[in-house]
Amino acid sequence: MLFKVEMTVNIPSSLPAAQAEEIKAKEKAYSQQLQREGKWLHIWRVVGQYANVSLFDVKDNQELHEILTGLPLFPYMEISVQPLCQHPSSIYVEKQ
Ligand SMILES: O=C(O)CC1=CCC(=O)O1
Repeated sequence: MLFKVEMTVNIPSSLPAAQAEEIKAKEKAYSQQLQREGKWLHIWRVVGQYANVSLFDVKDNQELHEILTGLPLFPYMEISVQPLCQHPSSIYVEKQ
């Protein structure tokens, strides 16, 4: 199942900088592992914001939920999820 996910990060200024950097490094490793596994298809920075737009290809809602709640930055994120399906004009065949 394909999902568009928007993540906006809001790290409180009260969090010590070293701790924030440690969480960001864990976040990078976590997301890159999921990219290598083919579950996190794309990640783009939203221009001018500490936010990203990502595409996920996962088995079901439960798997996406587990991935998102496992993000090291999850406690500092606002997340919105939109399920996607084939557009009738698309020339690409999506795997089922
Ligand atoms: O910087 C972000 O947009 C938050 C984030 C999600 C995965 C990652 O590596 O960083």
